[in-house]
Amino acid sequence: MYFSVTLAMQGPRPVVLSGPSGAGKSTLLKKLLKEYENVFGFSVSHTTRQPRPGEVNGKDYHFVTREDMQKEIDAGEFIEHAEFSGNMYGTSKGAVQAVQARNQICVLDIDIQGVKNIKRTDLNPIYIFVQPPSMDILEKRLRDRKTETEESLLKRLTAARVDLELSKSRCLQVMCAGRGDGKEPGLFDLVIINDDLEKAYSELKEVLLEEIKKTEESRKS
Ligand SMILES: Nc1ncnc2c1ncn2[C@@H]1O[C@H](COP(=O)(O)OP(=O)(O)OP(=O)(O)O)[C@@H](O)[C@H]1O
Ligand SMILES: Nc1nc2c(ncn2[C@@H]2O[C@H](COP(=O)(O)O)[C@@H](O)[C@H]2O)c(=O)[nH]1
Repeated sequence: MYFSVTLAMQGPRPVVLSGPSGAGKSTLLKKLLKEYENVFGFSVSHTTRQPRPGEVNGKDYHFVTREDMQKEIDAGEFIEHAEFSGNMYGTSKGAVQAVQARNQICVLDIDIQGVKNIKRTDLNPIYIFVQPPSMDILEKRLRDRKTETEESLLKRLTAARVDLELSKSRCLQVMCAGRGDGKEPGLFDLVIINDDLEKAYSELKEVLLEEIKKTEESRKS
């Protein structure tokens, strides 16, 4: 099934960042939003999880109850939603429209289920998978972040193993698509291995350079 969310062709092409929890999506995104303050805009998701210290409602997430979120989903207000590690997460139409109204490149930080659901819409973003160098390093980064209980950490690591398995096969599809051998296009346009942060950030900027230039040019005219 294909859902038209009527968000296509309104301003620059959006960007989807996905990858296991702890891979470094928010870290890369924060660098991007800092360097290109007016060029990129973050799609503020809804979630039923509790805010972490320092997280701001309406900026990092819209923190909502399961009941309220379900009502909005039933009312057709969401482009995609998913259950992750015992909580609901979702991208509302309003979140994307708010960024597009500012003529900014809309960046979505979503899990793999979200990616699959976005693929069924007309949003047409650039899909980027952020991969940790290894499971051991991912676990260390998640533990050092000190945001998870032992239970939620284990759930996130289990989900990460599944994501990495999926991405392996889909990375191959990216390469096949690149060779133009007629195979189905891959799930992601780019896979970034976030080992050295500066190197990973350079790779991210490189793939987005064309959209950045276009957006900056359109500002001047
Ligand atoms: N290249 C890197 N080298 C070392 N540490 C890193 C690197 N990238 C990110 N980190 C650290 O790893 C932790 C996880 O990163 P981050 O919170 O950005 O991950 P995430 O993918 O956004 O996770 P989630 O999906 O749970 O929001 C953070 O403490 C961050 O500072
Ligand atoms: N499908 C969606 N996934 C989302 C959305 N917003 C965030 N996420 C993903 O959830 C996990 C956990 O995030 P955390 O902030 O609790 O660490 C992470 O993989 C995010 O990418 C969303 O709107 N839809």
